[in-house]
Amino acid sequence: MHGNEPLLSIRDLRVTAEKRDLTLVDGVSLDIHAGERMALVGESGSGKSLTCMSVISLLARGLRVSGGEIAWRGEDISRVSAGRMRQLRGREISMIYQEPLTSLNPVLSIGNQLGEAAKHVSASRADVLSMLDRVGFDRPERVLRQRPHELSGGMRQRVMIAMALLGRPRLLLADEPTTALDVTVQDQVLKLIYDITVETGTALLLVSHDLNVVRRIADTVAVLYTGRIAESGPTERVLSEPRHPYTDALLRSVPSLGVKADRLTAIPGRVPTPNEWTDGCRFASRCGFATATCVDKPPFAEFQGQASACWHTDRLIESKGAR
Ligand SMILES: Nc1ncnc2c1ncn2[C@@H]1O[C@H](COP(=O)(O)OP(=O)(O)OP(=O)(O)O)[C@@H](O)[C@H]1O
Repeated sequence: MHGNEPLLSIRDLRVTAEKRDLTLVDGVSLDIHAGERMALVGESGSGKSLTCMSVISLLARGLRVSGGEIAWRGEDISRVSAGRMRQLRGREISMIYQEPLTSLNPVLSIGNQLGEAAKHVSASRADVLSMLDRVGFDRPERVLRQRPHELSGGMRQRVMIAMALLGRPRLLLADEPTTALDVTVQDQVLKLIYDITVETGTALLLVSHDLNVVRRIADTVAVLYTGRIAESGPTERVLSEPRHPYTDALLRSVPSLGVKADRLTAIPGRVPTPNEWTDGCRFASRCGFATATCVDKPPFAEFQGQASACWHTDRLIESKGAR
């Protein structure tokens, strides 16, 4: 479906909080090809945001990429200079965030801010207007004069999408882009992100905890747990035939993915915090399939493009047959 050479190739990414020498992302590997839409899912704290932030060199102070490689079209950008990253940002890789208000300056007009962004990527005023039209503004000229607080949350996120795509980047990173929006608006903004990335052939790395959204939008999915990938592969396969008990448990904890509301099961226990992480399987304490073997780190096993790190995939599949 996609070309062979990935746009983005992350290998064994490690992110560490320096002061406490705490590993927060612990060996994440993934590839995104041109035009591919990939979702990162997993419970809070699994390292989804940090993985995204690493790609665009926006880790918070005190955090650093302490291992692995992030190759962008063959160039290692994991420790790239600020100057080089500025060249890439907007033109090659763009990002939209949960809360557009934090990325927009409240005292400047939208026109002012889009103008700055346009300058950075050498886009014209006509490009800005046509992009605003594309993201759903009936009167683009008018929105240019407005300030962020005069717009609704959904409209602000549309502005951010326009800004992110002005430079026609090859990859859009979207970290829970609709979390801060009203439920009714969430769907519209997600549909816009989907349509516009399909139209322009922009690859997407979408952080989400909503499996229903992932199923609608993403070609491929990587399920993160405690800083590691538990399972990854084509969305349809991973979500219909999970090969990791964590994915299976996640699926059984959300409504309307073939599970009736009265059969939902919360995942028992809680996610271990980074200072509790062991080298072995970190899901073992919550997993119905765990045995003594799970104290050893489970290797990745691949099956028809689906990779999972579990010692007991066979038993999981057997149990599903019996269910
Ligand atoms: N600046 C920081 N300093 C120390 N620890 C941090 C920092 N930022 C994040 N962490 C920790 O790193 C881990 C991964 O965080 P991350 O934000 O990537 O998770 P996430 O999967 O995106 O979760 P969420 O869905 O809550 O956004 C968490 O345990 C978090 O507490």
